[in-house]
Amino acid sequence: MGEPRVGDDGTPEAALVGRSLGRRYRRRWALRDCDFVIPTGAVCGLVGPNGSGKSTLLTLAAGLRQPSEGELRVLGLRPGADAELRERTAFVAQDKPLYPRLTVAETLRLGRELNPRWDQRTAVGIVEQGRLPMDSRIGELSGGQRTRVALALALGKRAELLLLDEPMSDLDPLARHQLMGTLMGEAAEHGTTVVISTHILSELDGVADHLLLVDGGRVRLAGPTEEILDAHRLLRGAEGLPLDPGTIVEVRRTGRATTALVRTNGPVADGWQVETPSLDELLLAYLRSPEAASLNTSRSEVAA
Ligand SMILES: Nc1ncnc2c1ncn2[C@@H]1O[C@H](COP(=O)(O)OP(=O)(O)OP(=O)(O)O)[C@@H](O)[C@H]1O
Repeated sequence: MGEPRVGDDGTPEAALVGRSLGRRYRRRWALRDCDFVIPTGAVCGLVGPNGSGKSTLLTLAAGLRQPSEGELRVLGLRPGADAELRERTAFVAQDKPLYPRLTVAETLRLGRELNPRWDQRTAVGIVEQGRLPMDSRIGELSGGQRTRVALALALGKRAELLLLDEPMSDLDPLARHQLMGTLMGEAAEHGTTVVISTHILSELDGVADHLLLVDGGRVRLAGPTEEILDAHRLLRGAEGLPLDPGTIVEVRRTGRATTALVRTNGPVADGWQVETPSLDELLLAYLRSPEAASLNTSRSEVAA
């Protein structure tokens, strides 16, 4: 991760700030009462079940939709209202809209013409890594190949903030691994803030230094990954061992063994084998337990 920029008072500058943010489609709320802060330079994993509001949040941040209530600030500005933000952010939508009749080369040329900070070497490198012929038309590419071109455009733009909506979902495992590496390398080199939604939780391991878990349009987990992991323990033990009910996120019983995810970093009853959960274990436990209390450490992290 790049070093977060700091304000005059030494606190990290925020890339995204949501305050009581809500968005409704007709009468149904897709997001409601969302408070979160994502600092500049963070790589934030945006996770949640289907229909939980991830794409809605990203399209709000990209300025393609407006909040129905509350406020969203992106790099200190209001998306949609401030034209300058369009240059400073890049959005890769889930359906990766590109012009089907243009060739790959023409698509990159358009990127160069539209973006003053265009980085041709990075964009071409991403396309060549996938062995895409420059003269292929976009409409004749496979879904995964189009994704590669969309990511080449986004990274070529040299934006300060990348908003990526399930960018890796149709890539083969090698392409996913390569492109994630390229993405993280570029982000680290330039201090880019990345907000990346995914259903592949393992994709975030060792990559996402911040987390935003939304469920039913509400924020359930938000804050630095290390801090969130460190606030939990995974307990394994025999059935019947005591648990403080106030700390339980999830309890699972398999045969005579019990596994529990608890929100504590203090002492637990004797007999439990105590571990810090992996990111996968933590996120899955929260996704399986919609009634577990939310944890938001992001609000106090930066001066918003
Ligand atoms: N254009 C729209 N019109 C009406 N309702 C919408 C629209 N877009 C999204 N919704 C609703 O808003 C809610 C959140 O949808 P959203 O696409 O943000 O979820 P998501 O977390 O990105 O889901 P997925 O993981 O399936 O991509 C859903 O209930 C969805 O039906």
